[in-house]
Amino acid sequence: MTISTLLIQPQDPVLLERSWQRCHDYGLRRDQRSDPGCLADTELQQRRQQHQALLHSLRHSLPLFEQLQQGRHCRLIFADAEGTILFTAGDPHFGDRAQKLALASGASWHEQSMGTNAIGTALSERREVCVLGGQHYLAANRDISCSASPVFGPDGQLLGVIDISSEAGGHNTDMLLTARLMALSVENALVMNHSDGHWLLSLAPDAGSLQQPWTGLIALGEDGELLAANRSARHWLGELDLPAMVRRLRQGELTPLGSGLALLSRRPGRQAAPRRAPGLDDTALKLLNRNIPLLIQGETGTGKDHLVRRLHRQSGRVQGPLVAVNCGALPAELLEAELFGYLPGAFTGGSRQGRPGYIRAAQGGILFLDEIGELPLAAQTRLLRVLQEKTVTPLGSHRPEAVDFALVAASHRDLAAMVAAGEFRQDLFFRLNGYRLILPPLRDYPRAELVRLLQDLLGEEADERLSSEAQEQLLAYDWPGNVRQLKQVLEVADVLADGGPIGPEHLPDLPRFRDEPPSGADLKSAADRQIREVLAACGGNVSEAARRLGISRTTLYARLRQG
Ligand SMILES: Nc1ncnc2c1ncn2[C@@H]1O[C@H](COP(=O)(O)OP(=O)(O)OP(=O)(O)O)[C@@H](O)[C@H]1O
Repeated sequence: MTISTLLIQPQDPVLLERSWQRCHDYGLRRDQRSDPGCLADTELQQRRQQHQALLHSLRHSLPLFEQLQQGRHCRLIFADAEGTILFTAGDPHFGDRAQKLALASGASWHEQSMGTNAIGTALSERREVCVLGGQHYLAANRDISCSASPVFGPDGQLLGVIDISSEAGGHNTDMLLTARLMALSVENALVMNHSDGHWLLSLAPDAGSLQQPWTGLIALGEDGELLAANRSARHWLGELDLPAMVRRLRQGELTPLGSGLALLSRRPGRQAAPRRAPGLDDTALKLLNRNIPLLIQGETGTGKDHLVRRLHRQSGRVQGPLVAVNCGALPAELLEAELFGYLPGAFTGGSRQGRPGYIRAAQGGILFLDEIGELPLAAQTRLLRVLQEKTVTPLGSHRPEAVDFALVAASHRDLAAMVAAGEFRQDLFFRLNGYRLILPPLRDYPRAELVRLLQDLLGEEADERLSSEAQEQLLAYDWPGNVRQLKQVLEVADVLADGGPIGPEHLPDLPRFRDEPPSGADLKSAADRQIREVLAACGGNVSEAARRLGISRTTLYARLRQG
């Protein structure tokens, strides 16, 4: 086995030719308007939420971009697998007004609508692409040049691309290299997240390359089961006996492997699988592995999506895709086309090439239907047929196609009550409800479990990080936004405490929601109480208290006089 750095791929000379041919086949005209559209805010937020971990690591990698491209007029972009821009950074003054809008969050650079361009073409080709000025298919895009590198998830799925765009004449070959390094470092961070509390196997040609972005990284469970792997490591997976390596390699010791070196290490469990309800995952996993549908119910933020991702990583279907569909976010008129797919020309406005649909995309993996309670009755009927017959018939076709996937559905609504009210098909409810898991809201957690969750979220040094006063405040709160809200509060506190111990003064405001809107008097007394608490926390230092409250000293004095 040869362990090398397989990352440098010279651009295939016919790659752009292929892309131009595709644009021609899509029916694009070279003189047509460039229209990147713009996603509605709510959908943009949802997509960002889906890529939360990736965007988090991207922000951490920004210094790399800043150092390598310092002073250049260029923009760093992350676009998801649909070509929609979710994140931008870099020179805000680059480009004219139209270019600024086209390269802003929410714009879509899919090849089918925008012609040959680095984002869309890298997605179509699943490889790095550099498109300079006139190489763009649409003449309207010729004033920019761009280089993009695809980003693959820990399961090998294409998550999107990292792109660097500049004015046509201001592009540099090292921009592609920067995009590649950013993509690799984000991919590695995602694998590292999976390896927290588990084994991490690093593979490199020599000792000096062990901590480079191109090092092969594999996260492994207790007995060597594959949890995640980065792009470099995927090349070698077929040749490695992972369980044997976990048994034989000595922890922390460099061991020759093929033409390179392997290093097995144990990662601290900052985000180890939560110890809460230990039986829950095991039972769900066993059932999922036997293709029994799971129905997860719980209020918003209780961790339904988190649980499904954990189950996928541990399931026998880890090599297959996890296709998560938010049934509430799909526009009603496109819902069936998106779920069941359609043939070319099946309906006006559809893509010329047709679409496989989410159900067929889940082939060999897990289909996760989130917010299933939002599915209209007509789609419920068709879904039931798919589940009964294990076949799907795309719109415009009469030929059913066999499908194989494990099904997980989730809802924050009470589906049984919806069945009673005639809003949800009873037969579909029984189909989905092979086994029901209920995730309780945080306010119903016993104290010891909430403490354990805090420890899971804060990592190993939780006891040193969280003062007992701060912990008591967190335990006393009712967490209407559940784990999502708790996680956010801890993230804010972590930043405010600057890596030091988290005290009550670092906790953001924890709003109390009540059934009745608070009266003016209630609001005033709550505000007065907050002022007194902050002032006490600052030892009576008015300037510091005013800074923390975000008001001027004069206003603070006035409020104290009125109070
Ligand atoms: N057990 C857990 N350990 C660590 N983080 C968790 C856990 N459960 C949930 N989270 C985090 O809390 C946030 C909300 O979780 P998730 O999106 O899974 O909730 P949900 O129930 O699917 O919410 P919604 O119904 O609004 O879609 C995410 O950032 C997730 O990573």
